[in-house]
Amino acid sequence: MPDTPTLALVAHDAKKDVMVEFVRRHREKLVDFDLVGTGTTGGRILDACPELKLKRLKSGPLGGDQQIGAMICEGKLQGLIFFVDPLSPMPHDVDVKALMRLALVYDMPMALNPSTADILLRSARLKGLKTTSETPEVNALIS
Ligand SMILES: O=C(CO)COP(=O)(O)O
Repeated sequence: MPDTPTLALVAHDAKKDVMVEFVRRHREKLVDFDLVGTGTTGGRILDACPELKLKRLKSGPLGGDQQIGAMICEGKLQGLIFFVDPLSPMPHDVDVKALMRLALVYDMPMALNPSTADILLRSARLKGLKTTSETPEVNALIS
């Protein structure tokens, strides 16, 4: 577990305003994290809260979701907040599913809506424990 936990923030277009509102509401807590975000989401967050330490990755449809998936399997992420749009078809739906699948494989704390993200940010789980998996072979890889 690194000294400063890393949290990934991602939002689909219809949920970007929701993400900005969420980040504004939690900005005092989020300064304690190293943040990564997909390109457009990250840009919106930094416009709203420039004091946050956020690294922008590629935009989701251009590989940003997969970059976050890679961080999960390399043990470089402690939590994922992903505000998914459940009402629109996505050209990169396979990437979205792949990211969620890896979050499940590695038992990554993952919040898909603001209500759960509020709970996640209050949780000691995000800060105190390293990620585990139900699969012993996966645990061996990330331990
Ligand atoms: O599409 C996304 C996640 O699947 C988010 O990507 P952007 O933040 O670049 O819009």
